[in-house]
Amino acid sequence: MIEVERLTKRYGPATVVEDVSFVCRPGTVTGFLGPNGAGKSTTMRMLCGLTPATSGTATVLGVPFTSLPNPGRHVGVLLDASAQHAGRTGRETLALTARILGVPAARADEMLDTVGLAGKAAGRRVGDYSLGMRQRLGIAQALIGDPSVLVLDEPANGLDPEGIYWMRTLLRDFADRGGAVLLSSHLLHEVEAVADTLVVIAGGRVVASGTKSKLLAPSGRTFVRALDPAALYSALVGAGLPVVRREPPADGGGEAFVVEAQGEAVGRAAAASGVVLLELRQASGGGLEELFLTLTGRQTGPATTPSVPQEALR
Ligand SMILES: Nc1ncnc2c1ncn2[C@@H]1O[C@H](COP(=O)(O)OP(=O)(O)OP(=O)(O)O)[C@@H](O)[C@H]1O
Repeated sequence: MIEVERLTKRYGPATVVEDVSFVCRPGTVTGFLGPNGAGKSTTMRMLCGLTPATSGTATVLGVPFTSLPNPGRHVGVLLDASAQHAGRTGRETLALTARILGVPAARADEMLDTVGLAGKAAGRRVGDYSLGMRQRLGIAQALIGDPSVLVLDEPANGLDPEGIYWMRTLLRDFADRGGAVLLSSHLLHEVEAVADTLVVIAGGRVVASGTKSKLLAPSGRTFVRALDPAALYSALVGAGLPVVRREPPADGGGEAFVVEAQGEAVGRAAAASGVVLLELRQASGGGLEELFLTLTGRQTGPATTPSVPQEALR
């Protein structure tokens, strides 16, 4: 269990994490999402006692991380895969971690096997590893002490699609066996497949949080594209169906519309006007997808906060 309560970090006049609260429960994967510079790493560093908080508290298994006896036996942490000693081999790195944590040396080979670094890769120097291999080694290091909590900062960076799929399966299994996972990413779709709960941070503040099913619930809107966009638009307006967004032409087709109505009503309005439809489907995502587009597409820095009604997303 991870409990973060009103955590705040200031560097001089800049507040980079402000009043952040969330809980990560056993048996769940919590996706900690936000664009670059949102404050994810700073929050995780405060959680692990590496950066002192200006105010607020963070506990793991009921106590501050730094109060845990032999923390690596309780919490597996991967904050920076590039921070490993470049001159040691993968096997040496894990053997050393096993000794420090007081777990059997055999755990090192077991973990190398688990993360797909057994054989030749285990004998190579970490300095010669790709980023993806270093992430795998970092995950092995996090798991070697058989912890019940995992704190992983952007572990999918550098992993290929097969590696991302492998990691998701590993984290899901870990949570299904009762573990708590806090997983950060700047990509919604990267954590969407594995997380049960999402905490979205931007400009240092939590802008949305809750279960994935609630946050990503279908919007009740319909995406529609026709051979003749102008005729479709007239048909929709004529039927009193609100067009909430226009989508630019794609794949040689015309402009499309997102309509605040169910597909059947949209289809009927088009049919009544003799409009030929090319596409008719539920509009993707709900508020979170929109929020993420705002955060990642139309914002450049951490200082701005999205103009999305936050309470609507909680
Ligand atoms: N030691 C520091 N001194 C001053 N500012 C800092 C320090 N560390 C981080 N920051 C600032 O805090 C903000 C949040 O950074 P942080 O690394 O926590 O974001 P992030 O969400 O992890 O981003 P990314 O996805 O790029 O890793 C950034 O604007 C960053 O420049």
